[in-house]
Amino acid sequence: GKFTVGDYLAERLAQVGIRHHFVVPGDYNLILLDKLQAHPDLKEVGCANELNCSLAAEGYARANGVSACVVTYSVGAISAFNGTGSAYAENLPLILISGSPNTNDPSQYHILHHTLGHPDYTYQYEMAKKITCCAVAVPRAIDAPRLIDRAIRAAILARKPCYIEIPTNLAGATCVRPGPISAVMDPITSDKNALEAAAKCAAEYLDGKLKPVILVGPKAGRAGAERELLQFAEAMGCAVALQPAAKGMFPEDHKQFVGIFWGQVSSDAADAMVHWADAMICVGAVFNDYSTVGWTAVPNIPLMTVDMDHVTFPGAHFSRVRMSEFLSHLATQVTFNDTTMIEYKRLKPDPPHVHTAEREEALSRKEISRQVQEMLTDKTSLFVDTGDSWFNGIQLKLPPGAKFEIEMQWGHIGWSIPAAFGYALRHPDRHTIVLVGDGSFQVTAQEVSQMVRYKVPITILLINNRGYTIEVEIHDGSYNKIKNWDYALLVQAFNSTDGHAKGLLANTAGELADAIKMAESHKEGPTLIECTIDQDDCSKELITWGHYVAAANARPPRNMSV
Ligand SMILES: C/C(NCc1cnc(C)nc1N)=C(/S)[C@H](O)COP(=O)(O)OP(=O)(O)O
Ligand SMILES: [Mg+2]
Repeated sequence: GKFTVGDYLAERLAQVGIRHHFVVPGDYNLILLDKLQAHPDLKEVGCANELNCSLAAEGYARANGVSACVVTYSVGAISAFNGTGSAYAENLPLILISGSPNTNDPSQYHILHHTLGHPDYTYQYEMAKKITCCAVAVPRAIDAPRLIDRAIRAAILARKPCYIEIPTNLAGATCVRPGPISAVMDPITSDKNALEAAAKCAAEYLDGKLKPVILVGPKAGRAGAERELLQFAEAMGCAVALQPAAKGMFPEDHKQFVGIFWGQVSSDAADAMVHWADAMICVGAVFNDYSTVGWTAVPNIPLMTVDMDHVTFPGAHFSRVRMSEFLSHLATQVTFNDTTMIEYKRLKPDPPHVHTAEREEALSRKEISRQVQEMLTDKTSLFVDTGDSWFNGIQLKLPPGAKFEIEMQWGHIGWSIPAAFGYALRHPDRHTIVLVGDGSFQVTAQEVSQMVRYKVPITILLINNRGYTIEVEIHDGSYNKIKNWDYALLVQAFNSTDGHAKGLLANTAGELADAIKMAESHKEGPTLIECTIDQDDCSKELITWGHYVAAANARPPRNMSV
């Protein structure tokens, strides 16, 4: 049959490497969904709602590099804006696609369902511009190739989401076939002169320094520069510290790894090494209020900053220098310097004694962490949701090959359930494990039913401490209480007649050990283990961190009267 706008979009999604697209149907996108479904390389994945759909696409982009979320106009898209915001904050190319009203309606001033009730339908496109790096609304079939290619290319280059709006009566309209995909995907390589000038500047910056430290941030992974980072670090021979959101982007068993730098809640010797350094090379680092512990942990020496497409020094800036190309170039220029590793041996704290609870002991946060630590293998992908799970997860030691996913910039509670689902569809070869609090779980619990439907064997450790404990530590109030659910029973409800999820309850150390064993052998669907702990049983790191973040939130307004 004829080649249509929907076919054009389907072909482009497949050509950039998408194999699953996440959808919630609606009458503005049904024709489009038919066209996407017709593409042999695309598998349609239904989600329970558009918030979860967009968060599943966010998680898929972590595994696949790029993802697609397809929703209906306004009632769908506005919920999907939340996962799109996460993709923006987390530097992930999520392609948000929304159906939209028939092109004849605006000029007829029609009031349409799902809209705000007035005939101006441009509000969604205007809103989408704010949370994506490129937003396009296709006005005619003839414009589709140019606009679809522009949006997808922008997202891939910027590692940010884009928005594509397709009217319901254009998805099936005739369209030309796409040209070579290299026009959409090929990266913008470094400008040679800028790269060499930046390398020269790096040599000057490092000249005479005795105590360099590399600080890795989350954009190092998003820029796809992990291999080149390792090359550069090994050429430098110096200490490597990771920001919490970068955990998993440099091997923790590496002799140069000195821990997670997170101010007073750092791990290992990271805090001491960062304060000892006389030169710091930040690679993809993000200094926000959470990663700097309420601005109490900001490095106070002149920095060399390597970002996704530019490099800065005290007194110099170089545009169009790609992170991966710059790091691999530097690796050929620098000489080995092992002073920092000698210092690290001196500063390295003794490993803490880890108590193994008796089987009948009531479950504690520490015992959960100890048992999760034992679960980790080279095949593990560990998701940690916003809450004390961040702190418990950050303190775990990742074995070689283990992956770690955290959403520290956007911080949407419940993100981990749909995101782990999306991720696991792309990585059936990995063991996806989720650490999530009870409050977070209640936000997106429906997506466990999609894990049942698509038989995705994710292990969910639900830490039930009866409420919003992280909030309690920042600022307590009645609003931090929540209605308790029977989480193990809820998951049974998702099975109905054809599901295979397991819902288990662990009140003691022994019950958790048994539940983990069952989870590890359960492959036909998810296993949710509700771990009950005392509501005040939270990490000391959370309490310290919460105090400083609350203090930062409480800074008085500058005196506006003068
Ligand atoms: C309510 C909120 N943050 C505010 C918030 C509210 N709404 C969204 C979507 N995201 C957010 N981070 C947070 S961190 C809760 O303590 C999470 O509770 P829970 O999942 O139970 O984890 P802990 O008990 O370990 O804190
Ligand atoms: Mg909780």
